[in-house]
Amino acid sequence: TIRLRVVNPNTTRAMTDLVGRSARAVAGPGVHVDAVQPTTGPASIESHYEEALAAVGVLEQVRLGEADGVDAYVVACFGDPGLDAARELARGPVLGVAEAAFHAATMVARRFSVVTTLGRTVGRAHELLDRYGFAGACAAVHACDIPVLALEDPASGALERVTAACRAAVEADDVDAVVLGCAGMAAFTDRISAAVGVPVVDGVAAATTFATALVRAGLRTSTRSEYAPPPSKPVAGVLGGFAIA
Ligand SMILES: NC(=O)NC1=NC(=O)NC1=O
Repeated sequence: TIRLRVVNPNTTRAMTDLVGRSARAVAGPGVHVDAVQPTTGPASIESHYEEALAAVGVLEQVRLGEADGVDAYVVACFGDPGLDAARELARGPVLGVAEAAFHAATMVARRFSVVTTLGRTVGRAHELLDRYGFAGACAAVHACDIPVLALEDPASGALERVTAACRAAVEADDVDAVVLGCAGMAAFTDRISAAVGVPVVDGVAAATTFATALVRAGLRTSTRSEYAPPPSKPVAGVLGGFAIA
């Protein structure tokens, strides 16, 4: 059995449960999914400040996973917080949901657009598109201006508003797929795809699919240079527990 740990980097249990369901929906037999969240950190991540705080929580959960024999990890937040640092700690593959979603979108469509939460997170999405090499395939990143924690609130009309933003993106950008720019939108995926008539990519499902595929292919994070374990060094103060022995 492949042991997959899906890390919700924020501390909202409802979102941890949501990403766990989304991963289990595609994981299939032979894959055990653990959905976890940090013991400390922001309730949601929609700013650079919250992303920096959440990265520590991702590392906390990856350290625990390594002690537990976890085979692969998904960082289930669209900013992919702590992804590179997590790769220095993990034996197996670590995938971010933005990274995986971009790859999946280009496997089913020539070009895609992203629909994300707050406008202030659009720049981060562009950074990740550049980092992963998909800037040329992504026509635009649109914000629907719904706060992350409002996505789960039926009164927010989030499904309708995200659907409308996806439909508008397909028409305005002339793209053939849409990437949902927040793990909190995962439950909307099938309904939006049916309504808009194009593949809609949920990064949690994509990352789960690719992470387990990598494990089956015998591929693990390289330890030669950039992702080698961090050097041993004192760590002062409240983060002292993170010191590498
Ligand atoms: N673009 C986003 O707002 N992403 C996210 N914030 C969270 O707290 N989880 C996400 O997926």
